[in-house]
Amino acid sequence: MRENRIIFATGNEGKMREIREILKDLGMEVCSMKEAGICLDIEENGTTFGENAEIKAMAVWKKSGGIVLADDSGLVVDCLGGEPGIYSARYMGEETSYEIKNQTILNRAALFEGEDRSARFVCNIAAVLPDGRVLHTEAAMEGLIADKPAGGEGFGYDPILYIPEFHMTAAELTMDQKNRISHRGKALEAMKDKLKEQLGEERHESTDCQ
Ligand SMILES: O=c1[nH]c(=O)c2ncn([C@@H]3O[C@H](COP(=O)(O)OP(=O)(O)OP(=O)(O)O)[C@@H](O)[C@H]3O)c2[nH]1
Ligand SMILES: [Mg+2]
Repeated sequence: MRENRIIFATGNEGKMREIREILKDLGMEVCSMKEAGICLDIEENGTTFGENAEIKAMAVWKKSGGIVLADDSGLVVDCLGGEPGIYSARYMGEETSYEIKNQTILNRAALFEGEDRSARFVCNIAAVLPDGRVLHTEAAMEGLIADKPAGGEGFGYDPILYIPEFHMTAAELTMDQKNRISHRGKALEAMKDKLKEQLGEERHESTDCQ
């Protein structure tokens, strides 16, 4: 690969911790937009996770060039008509604590039982390549809204998404366990494959020309 740096267009430290771990075997430097000296307040006015991921990646790429990735993600709760969905970060206002956001979701879901409490985290990753091409991957982590918050790992809504396979909430998983099955882990693994394919080909083409 000619480019050896990825800028990740996120201001969310919880995401960034997971992203660094998942991308560490890619053999590229991974830095946040803050570390790259880019300070932008990006309006996420898309109507899907994919549109918002691309808006963020493209806004940073226009300042930096190179390879820029962005993550748009959220919690989709079926019995709440898909809320908070793409508005997960903004649900009840960005300043409201996750303790309050989580308790509100538990209260709103209280009328539902068993499988009717189905929910998932969804993550779309957008990548802008040095030539401006855009790639996307998307994945989900399925679960149920827990009866009560549990666990101190992770961030955000993790304490209220119960993962049946592990008999635990996402906040009770270690980062390694979460990254192996999470929306972000799976979408980033798929993106690593796409990047190797696309950037590997680019290197191949450039050697062919020499
Ligand atoms: O408990 C959680 N575990 C997760 O694994 C997770 N992934 C997403 N989310 C929620 O969804 C919002 C994303 O919104 P979002 O993609 O706009 O990100 P953000 O605004 O926090 O940062 P940025 O990347 O946009 O700068 C986040 O803030 C969280 O509320 C998660 N919650
Ligand atoms: Mg955001």
